[in-house]
Amino acid sequence: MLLGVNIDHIATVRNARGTVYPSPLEAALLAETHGADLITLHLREDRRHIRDHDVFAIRATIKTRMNLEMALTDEMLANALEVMPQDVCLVPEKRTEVTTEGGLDVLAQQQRVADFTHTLTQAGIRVSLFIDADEAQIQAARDVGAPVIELHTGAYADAATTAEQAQQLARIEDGAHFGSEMGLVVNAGHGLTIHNVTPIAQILAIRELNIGHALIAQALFMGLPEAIRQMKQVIYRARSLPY
Ligand SMILES: CC(=O)[C@@H](O)[C@H](O)COP(=O)(O)O
Ligand SMILES: NCC(=O)COP(=O)(O)O
Repeated sequence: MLLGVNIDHIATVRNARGTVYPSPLEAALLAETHGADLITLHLREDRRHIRDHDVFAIRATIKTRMNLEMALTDEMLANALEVMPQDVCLVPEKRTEVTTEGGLDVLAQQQRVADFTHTLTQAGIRVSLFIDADEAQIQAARDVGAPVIELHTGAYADAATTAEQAQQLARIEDGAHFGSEMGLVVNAGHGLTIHNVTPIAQILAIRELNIGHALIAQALFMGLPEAIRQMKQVIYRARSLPY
């Protein structure tokens, strides 16, 4: 199972004072030196954390793979075609949201998603769609030509009761198997922590987890290398692999 480290919130700390530190580029390099299989970052329309210069600098420097998260806008499409990340993950964005609230509604905008997917794919960028674990959305993702889906694990992570968390876990597991059987690469992410990641990591149909906020929070106390080491150890142990 691969771990994508999302470094958005390194930039949150930096932007709090308008300094150049902490550097998202430095964090990305440290992360991949210490076990990140890829670097994920979300260039939001409001640039509340990651800024355009971060994206270009990190794309030019990292040795692993960039997974650029972006909204379905012409501005972000043009940006992606200039940056040329290995992967683009299309995510929904609402200006007022604290964080990504739900998955991309592919069904409601199938032609637009198909057009974005075609343009990015033609340019050589692999497209992932950040969607809820809903069979209709997974089917729509396949229909628009996306080779990858990332299942939104936010409802699982935020579940108020054990029963609800079990229900959300079952939904993600079913969605992962449905997508995988359809030939899609299935990833997952959002709200995952060292305390809730194990059941998600145990879903063998899931290839990659993208984890950011909780991992960066851990890094504040133990450093980024140790936070990544701990997260990877939990993920590997979930699959009974040595780490
Ligand atoms: C798409 C997703 O779940 C996250 O990767 C996204 O980056 C969340 O946005 P914030 O990092 O701004 O919370
Ligand atoms: N796509 C999920 C991601 O990149 C990180 O989400 P989070 O761990 O910051 O909630």
